[in-house]
Formats: sequence, structure tokens, C-alpha cells
Amino acid sequence: MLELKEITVKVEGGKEILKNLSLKIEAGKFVVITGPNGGGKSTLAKLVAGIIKPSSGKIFFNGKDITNLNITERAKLGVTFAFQQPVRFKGITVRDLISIAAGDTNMDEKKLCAYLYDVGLCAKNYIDREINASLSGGEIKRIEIATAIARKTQLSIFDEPEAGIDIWSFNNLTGVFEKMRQENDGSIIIISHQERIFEIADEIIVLADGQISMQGKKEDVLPKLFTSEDKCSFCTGGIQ
Ligand SMILES: Nc1ncnc2c1ncn2[C@@H]1O[C@H](COP(=O)(O)OP(=O)(O)OP(=O)(O)O)[C@@H](O)[C@H]1O
Repeated sequence: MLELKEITVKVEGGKEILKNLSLKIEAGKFVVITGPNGGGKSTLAKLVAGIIKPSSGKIFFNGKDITNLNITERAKLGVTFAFQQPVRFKGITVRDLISIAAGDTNMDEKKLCAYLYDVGLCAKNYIDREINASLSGGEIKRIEIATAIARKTQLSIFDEPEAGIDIWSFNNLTGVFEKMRQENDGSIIIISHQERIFEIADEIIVLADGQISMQGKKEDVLPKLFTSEDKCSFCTGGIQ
């Protein structure tokens, strides 16, 4: 369903953030992308969503070349992206946002509440709140996750959904993703550093220094994940 072919992303000064990266994600898969900080995970997610363009290489979605399509055009084809730092929309309420995402502007309250309940929010307190700066980072993040779930698109990408979510709610969040996978036959890509998320994946991809250093079924990758030594080759040691 998603294929990246020989993708390179260069930034000013010529630094390569993604280096000739090729990757295939099959339909219906739950894939977790992890790896050291600065490895290129968010860059990869933004590239798939259409927020940034590759310096070279091609991106295919269901066989169609989407390399030059922007974020809106890709969204129309069924690519949803949930930001690490979600955006706030002045004047739009939580009710508006979720019902627009689900394509059902007359969505009944029960259904709306169920989406909020799943992400650990009490609907009564949030349904008519405006998506503005009065919402905390964790609250807005949960609303964004609820919105992505309501969209039920073919490909949903979440960039560190755990960021800003308290540890108590985090356990429920893994349940939300499991439910999403059961109810939606689309693919899910989650960028995460959390072992609990790795455990519910079909496939794990480790991205380090702009390249895939490991990729495979959860059963094969997990045992190697915490034994591999990804150390900085520049530094020779820590503080003496
Ligand atoms: N516009 C830019 N100019 C220069 N360097 C950049 C630019 N964008 C990203 N980088 C660098 O590219 C590398 C990859 O960034 P990216 O945000 O994709 O990493 P990440 O794997 O998501 O990291 P984290 O786990 O910390 O979120 C980092 O070293 C980052 O500093």
C-alpha cells in the first residue's frame, strides 16, 4: 500500500537526514517506527504525510505516485497524520472537529462521546470546548488522536502519541490503538519509543542516522532491540 523508493532528504548545508531509504508497508499492518533521537523518524512521517518533499526518490500509495502531492491531496487519498505537537483551531469546537473528521456533521452525541471516552476524556467537559490555547498539551493530543480514529482512513500516521500523555492514561492509549486496528482495516504507522506500543505492533522498523537499521516482525526485532549498540561514533566516552 505504501512504498518509499530510494528516498533522500537533504537540508541546508547538504546534510542528509534520510539516506537512500526504501520501505514497503503492506495494507492492514500496524507498524511501529522507533530508533534513537534524531534518527529521522519525524522527517519520515512528514514525508509520507506530504509536509516535506524528498530531495530525491519516490513515494507510492496504492500504486499511485504521490511524491508531488501536497498534504491535502494525500489526505483526500486516505493519508491521515497526527502531529507530535498538534495544531489548535480557533473557533472550532471538539464536537465540530470530530464530526467533520468522521464525515458526519450530524453525528449523534453518543457516538461523539464514545470517541472522547476512548481517549480518556469525559465528553461532558470537552464536547463544546473550543480547540484553542485553553486546552492543555495532553488534552489537545488526545483530541487529535480521537479525530484521527474518527477519520478511519487507509493510512494513519501518529508521531509519538505518548508525548504529553500522563502515564495513567498511556495504558489506555495502547488499548485505543488496538481497538483502532480491530475496527479499521487500514494501516497504522506509529512513531514511538514505548515498549507497550512495540508489543501491539505487527512490524517494527528501527531508524537510525537516516537509514533503516532493523525491520521485521515484532517477534524478530524486539529481542534485538535492547541489545544493539547504537553509539555515537564521534564521541569516545562520557564525562570523566
Ligand atoms: N530543517 C532542518 N535543518 C537541519 N537539520 C534538520 C532539519 N530538520 C531536521 N533536522 C535534523 O535531522 C535529524 C532528524 O530529525 P527528526 O526530527 O526526523 O528525528 P527523530 O528521529 O524524529 O528524532 P526524535 O526521536 O528526537 O523526535 C535531526 O538531527 C534533526 O536535528
